[in-house]
Amino acid sequence: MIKWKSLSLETIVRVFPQCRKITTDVNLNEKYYRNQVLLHVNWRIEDKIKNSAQTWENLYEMHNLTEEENVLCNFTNTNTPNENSDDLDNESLQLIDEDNLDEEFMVLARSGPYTNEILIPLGNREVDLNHDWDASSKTYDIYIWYSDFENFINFHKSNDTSSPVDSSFPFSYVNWSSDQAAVIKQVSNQIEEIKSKQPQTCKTIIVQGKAGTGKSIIIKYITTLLSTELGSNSYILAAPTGVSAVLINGKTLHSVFQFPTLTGEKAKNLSDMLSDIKFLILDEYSMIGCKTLAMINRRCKDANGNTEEDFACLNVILLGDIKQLPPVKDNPFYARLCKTNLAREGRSHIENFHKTFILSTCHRQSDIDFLQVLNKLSDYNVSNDNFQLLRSRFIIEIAPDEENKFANALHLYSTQEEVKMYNIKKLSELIDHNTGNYAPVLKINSKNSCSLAGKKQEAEGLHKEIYLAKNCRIMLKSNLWFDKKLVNGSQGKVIDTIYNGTDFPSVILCEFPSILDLHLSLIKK
Ligand SMILES: Nc1ncnc2c1ncn2[C@@H]1O[C@H](COP(=O)(O)OP(=O)(O)OP(=O)(O)O)[C@@H](O)[C@H]1O
Repeated sequence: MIKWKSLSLETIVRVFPQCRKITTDVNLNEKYYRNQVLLHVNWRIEDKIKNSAQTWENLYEMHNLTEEENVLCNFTNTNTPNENSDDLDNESLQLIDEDNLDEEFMVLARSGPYTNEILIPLGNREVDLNHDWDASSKTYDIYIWYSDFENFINFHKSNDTSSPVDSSFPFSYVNWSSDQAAVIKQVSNQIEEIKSKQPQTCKTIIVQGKAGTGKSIIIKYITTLLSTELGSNSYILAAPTGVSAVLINGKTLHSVFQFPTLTGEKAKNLSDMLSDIKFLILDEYSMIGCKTLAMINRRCKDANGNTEEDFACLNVILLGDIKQLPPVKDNPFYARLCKTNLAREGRSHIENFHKTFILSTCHRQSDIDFLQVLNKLSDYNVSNDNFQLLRSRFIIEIAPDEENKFANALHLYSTQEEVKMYNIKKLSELIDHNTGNYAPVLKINSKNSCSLAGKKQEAEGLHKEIYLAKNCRIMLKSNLWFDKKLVNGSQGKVIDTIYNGTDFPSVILCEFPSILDLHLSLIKK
């Protein structure tokens, strides 16, 4: 039986049962070596750090733990319980020269499984320092006016006449599931009622479905239907974030409704635009909060003067999965406590929605076991079997071949620091295919490194230094040009860094798949 006991003073971690090094008993020695290895070597699963042919003694020696042992004995601030105390362990620790001591946290940090020390001084390696960073500037000498680069996006944006909407979607392969068919039938009825000017009983619907249940394809179908039946200006398709809006060929809620303030010319433009609108289709509704919904309602009412009905008579379709990401700085629709009037107003609108459709057939995931785990996860109901299945997918559990498949996958981390570490690791592994060596990496130090510069509001979360290399992947952090899919989250790569006689690169040329044609036209010029 395990008994927890809280010690009167802070102390360092120890392993029980305690084993001392007893030279006459090999088995006891093995226990001691095992304890030391588990204490000082990074590990997750015991079977993985030792194969059956090895002894713990082998491992102990392999990891040079004799030294670690001494280091651990060097803690001056280790709490050694006094003899009368029943705080366990009467082994006295040797104290030696205090000046040469490592701090406790340093030793423990080195022992943790997540140590991700950067051993390579990126940007200062020989390959980085010997690279002629000025060389590529000559290629771009034809651009005497560097403002050509600076104005690249704005120039093309103002001259763009292409339509961002892909209306030629092949629906013939789609075999609608019964829950999808019910949504389509509902919307078709609403369209018929509008066309025949019949009074509508159901105008506001929620389509709730987990990932892969076919919400995006329904949106495509409905918008195609609306374009054909009521005209391409008969609906607004929007989502709360840039990436989610791009995925459905829609707009962001903020760009449509111009939150937070709307006056003068802009108010008139919105009012004009809404005058033809019959349907408001909003995706990823888990990220739309009560306050935002209330503001959408107010905008609709302000625009067409109908203050009686919710959303001023518009048909509203919310799609998404309420269990996915919640709204930022807003109350989710399921919030029990809404503190502001605006939030309470929004919650009453959502409560008045006429119908909810639940999509339950997943069309994306064919692995039934995995699908079941995903469903259980979303219901907070994971069984031990589910957990074991997930555990079998830990990176250390899968074969190297399979692990390699994820080498270029997008990784998610919970802190900026971890993101930075991972990016630095990837950059330091990047190969220059012309030379077969590591690709030269450029380290650019910020001119100002005061703490405010790092804060989002002051300088967009600027880092003290950034590292770049040709062909390194990059991700946009703001919405530059919506119709060309240059939005927060879009991924591209660095093509070149151009100096113009300055310490800092004047231009960083980047390529994004969605504007490849524009990139080429600039180079030809
Ligand atoms: N009835 C169907 N028949 C065949 N394929 C379908 C059907 N419905 C959806 N799909 C396909 O299943 C995949 C997932 O659909 P879709 O992207 O529309 O799901 P979603 O609910 O929007 O997912 P997410 O929430 O992750 O965006 C797509 O490849 C889509 O083409």
